Parts: sequence; C-alpha cells; structure tokens
Amino acid sequence: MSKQEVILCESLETSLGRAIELCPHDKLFVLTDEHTQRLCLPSLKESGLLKDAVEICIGAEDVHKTLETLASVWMALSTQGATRHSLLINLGGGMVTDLGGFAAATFKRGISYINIPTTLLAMVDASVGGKTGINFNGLKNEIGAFAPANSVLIETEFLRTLDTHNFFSGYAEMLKHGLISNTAHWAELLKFDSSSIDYAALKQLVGRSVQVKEDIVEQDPLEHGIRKALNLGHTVGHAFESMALAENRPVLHGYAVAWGIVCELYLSHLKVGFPKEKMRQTIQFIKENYGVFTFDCKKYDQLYAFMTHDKKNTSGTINFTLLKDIGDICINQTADKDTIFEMLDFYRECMGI
Ligand SMILES: NC(=O)c1ccc[n+]([C@@H]2O[C@H](COP(=O)([O-])OP(=O)(O)OC[C@H]3O[C@@H](n4cnc5c(N)ncnc54)[C@H](O)[C@@H]3O)[C@@H](O)[C@H]2O)c1
Ligand SMILES: O=C(O)C(=O)C[C@@H](O)[C@H](O)[C@H](O)COP(=O)(O)O
Ligand SMILES: [Zn+2]
Repeated sequence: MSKQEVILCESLETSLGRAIELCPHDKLFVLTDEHTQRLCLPSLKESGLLKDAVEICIGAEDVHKTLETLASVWMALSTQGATRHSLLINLGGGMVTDLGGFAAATFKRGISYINIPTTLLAMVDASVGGKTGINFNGLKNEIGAFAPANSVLIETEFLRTLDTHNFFSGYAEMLKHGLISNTAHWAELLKFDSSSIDYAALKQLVGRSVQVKEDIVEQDPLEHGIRKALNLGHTVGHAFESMALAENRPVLHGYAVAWGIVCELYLSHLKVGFPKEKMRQTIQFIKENYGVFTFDCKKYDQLYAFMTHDKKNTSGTINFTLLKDIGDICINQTADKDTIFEMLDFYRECMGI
C-alpha cells in the first residue's frame, strides 16, 4: 500500500494546490456534509482551487454513514461525469472521510482522493491510515476497505468552530494514542486545559497524536498485528456504539471509545498488570469529561453479542488489545464471558450506574 502524505498545514491553500497537482485528473469533486458545506467549504473556495469542482453534500453524523448515503455519492459521481481519472476531496469529519474514502475506493474500482479533516477526531485518527467504510447491519464499520488517501491535509484552524462534545470525542482518540505511546504524552493529555483552548498548543498535540498513528500504520498497514494497538478501547467501545444506535440514542464515537477504555484498562489491570494508579487517573479524567453510557446487567448478553462481531476476532474468540503499562501493548488478548461480564460490572460500579 502506497505511503500517504500527511501534512500539518501552515497554509492549507498552498498544501492543497500541491496535493491537487500531484493527482492529475479530468474532473474534481468535493464531498462535504451539511455542516462542513456551510462552515468549512467557503474558506476553501476563496482559494479558487475548487472553482470547477462538483460539490456533493451528504447528511451529517454517524447515522448517515450508511449504504444509502454511499449509494447517493456513487450516483452523484456516476451521473456527473466522474471517470477513473477523477479526483475526490473529502472535507469533513471521520464520517465523511470514512464514507468518502470508501466511495473513492469503489467507484470504477478506485479513484484518487484527498482528505481534509475538519474535526479533531478526523485530524488525529480517521483521515489517516486508510480504513474506510460504512456501518451496516447495525454494526460499526462492517463494510469497508483499506484504501489510503493520496494526501491528508490537516488544518487545525477548522477546529475553532467545533463544538465541545465533538472536541472531546476527538480527544478520546488522542488519549488512546497517549496510552499506547508513552507516559509523557499520556500525562500531557491529562493536564490539557480544555476550558480555554490554546490553539497553537493544540496544533502541536495534534501533530504528536497523528504521528503515533502514522508510525503504527507504516509498520502494519493492513492490521495483521501491531495496528491492533489503535483499536484499544474499541472492542467494547464499538459494542456501546452499536447498542446506542440500535436503541436510537446514538453516541459520539470518541465517547464510546473513552467508555471502552475504562473497561479495557480494567481488563489490562486484571489480566496483564496495568498499574492501578494510572488506571485510576485515566478513569478519573474520563469520568470528569465524558459522562456515562448507561445500561443494566440485562444488556450484557447483547453487548457480548456485538463484541463477537469485532473484526479483530479470530475463530470465534473475542479479541482485545490490552496494556501491561503505558506504551507496553498486548495485542490478541482474550477473555471468557464471565470475565467480560465482570469487566462490565466494574464499568457500571466505577461510573456509578
Ligand atoms: N477510519 C478510521 O481510522 C477512523 C478512526 C476513528 C473514527 N472513525 C470513524 O469516524 C467517525 C467519527 O468521526 P467524527 O467524530 O469526525 O464525526 P463526524 O464526521 O460525524 O463529525 C461530527 C460532527 O461535527 C461536524 N463538523 C465537522 N467539522 C466541523 C467543524 N470544523 N466545525 C463544526 N462542526 C464540524 C459534522 O458535521 C458532524 O455534525 C465514526 O464513524 C468513526 O467510526 C474512523
Ligand atoms: O486505524 C485503526 O486501525 C483504528 O483502529 C482506529 C480507530 O480509532 C477507528 O475507530 C477505526 O475505524 C476502528 O477500526 P475497526 O477496524 O475496529 O472498525
Ligand atoms: Zn476509533
């Protein structure tokens, strides 16, 4: 898989002009969602680089990361003259870069695309590394492909319009990157002052966080091994997210991951000795900033069933990525049903539900 270019932009206009030049094309398309069309596209159009672009706009949020929305993007490309030599620019959060990336990967068996992430989560995680796809059959990212963008252009100025909930959603993936990298990065993340954001400092943090992901993806682009580190918190987090979708109370991805990290740090402590004090500090940060996903023990079997669909699983065994310590990653860890239920008991006890 070709290594993609990830740029922490000083000038988005300059970086975009160069990225477009690197992708010779016959027609240009720009995919936004209904919010990024209003909030992010106008500043991009001022550059003149998109003057001939065909705009495609889809509904916002994960509830639109569906086959129906994907088909609408395929239809727009097909009816508005896209060819195998056309170029797609995805301007949005992870929903847009996941769905748009998969649309690009599948239209005429694949066209080039550029990601311009506009949420914190997309900047540090979703837009990088080539995981694309949609939710299907009530399951997160059930359909998709590994298809990296040609270029990823990170412009942190877009974060100035991002609401607090979505800021913290992305921050959860940064916390995950801190936990899988080193104690200094983890400690820095726990003490960031989110009440009055220093955007220059945030840009540096974004750079460090996306580098953690880039380094892992470069070692294992197709998730045969160490890339499973990036899935810390997701075995449980995706089950929470799928249950929330099924109960029509959708939660932001990062919140599900944060609550999943509570569970999987407990499992890490129980099975591979993750230090209790670091677990306590991390859980305290999550409790203070992420609220709680509520369910009772009658839901354990359904959560367990969701976990059996996790793409990391092999031969029917639920797979977890755990930590012996910060930065000390244990992939391909398993737990029996009783232990998983004990983990869910711990979550409910420590989150007070
Ligand atoms: N492919 C990957 O490696 C990867 C990694 C992490 C998450 N994901 C996926 O990413 C999705 C979550 O991404 P997300 O959190 O970016 O959600 P999102 O794309 O739904 O964006 C969240 C909300 O923020 C709005 N928004 C976007 N940019 C904005 C801006 N600059 N200012 C104001 N509002 C803005 C959007 O319109 C939307 O309403 C999930 O589907 C998750 O599964 C994928
Ligand atoms: O890039 C990866 O690898 C990740 O696991 C990043 C995750 O934060 C992201 O949510 C990803 O979409 C989850 O992958 P999945 O294979 O569990 O769907
Ligand atoms: Zn994630």
